[in-house]
Amino acid sequence: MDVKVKICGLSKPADVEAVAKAGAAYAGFVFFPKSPRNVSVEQARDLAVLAPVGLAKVALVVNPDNALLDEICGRVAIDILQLHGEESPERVAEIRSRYGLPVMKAVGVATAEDLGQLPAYERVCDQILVDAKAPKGADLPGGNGLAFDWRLIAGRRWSRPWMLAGGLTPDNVARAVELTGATQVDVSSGVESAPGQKNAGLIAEFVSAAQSAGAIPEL
Ligand SMILES: O=C(O)c1ccccc1NCC(=O)[C@H](O)[C@H](O)COP(=O)(O)O
Repeated sequence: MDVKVKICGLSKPADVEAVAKAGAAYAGFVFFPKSPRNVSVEQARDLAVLAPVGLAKVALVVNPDNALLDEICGRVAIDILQLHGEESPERVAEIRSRYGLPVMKAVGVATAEDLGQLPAYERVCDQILVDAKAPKGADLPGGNGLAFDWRLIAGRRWSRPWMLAGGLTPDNVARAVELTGATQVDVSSGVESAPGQKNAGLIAEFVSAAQSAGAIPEL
């Protein structure tokens, strides 16, 4: 199966190199000061230029104001904006129109009830990121290494491209893809040696495991 992989939370040149070498499709930069993966606009600018053609650069922001978006979009060679906060569908539409970039909206899922918000976002964004809902009181709205019950979305029909995230690892990603039918997956903690420390070996293992999902083993 042709599964596209996003590796999120890159903060060093070696991370970009590992992601490109592994064959991932997306590289994510986190702009959220409380995160161990946070990068400044200057760091992201320098990392983005290292990405080869074909590796899409994603800026992850949380309830951003226009000043932050102006700075990121004006100074970093970004291809996609990922909104990972409580942005309303109206705000998503406004950001999409103001910056002229594809927008991926993250939606946190813990129970079937959480799926109710999907259609409103599907109407206004380019892609949906279906992530595990962060626990109440968590410092981070994402990147917590938690999975949700994938059966909640198994067989769902989507009106937009979508990506599966939350607690994925090299060991479980193939099963997650097979169960949900995801053709795109996103990972952060599952390819780290410690919070914020990406591991090139795990990145390669993850991409290979995701891309081998659904493959018929050779006899
Ligand atoms: O990764 C972060 O530190 C982060 C901070 C603030 C908002 C979102 C964040 N990450 C979101 C991602 O895109 C992650 O890749 C996604 O939530 C999956 O994370 P993980 O379960 O750690 O693989």
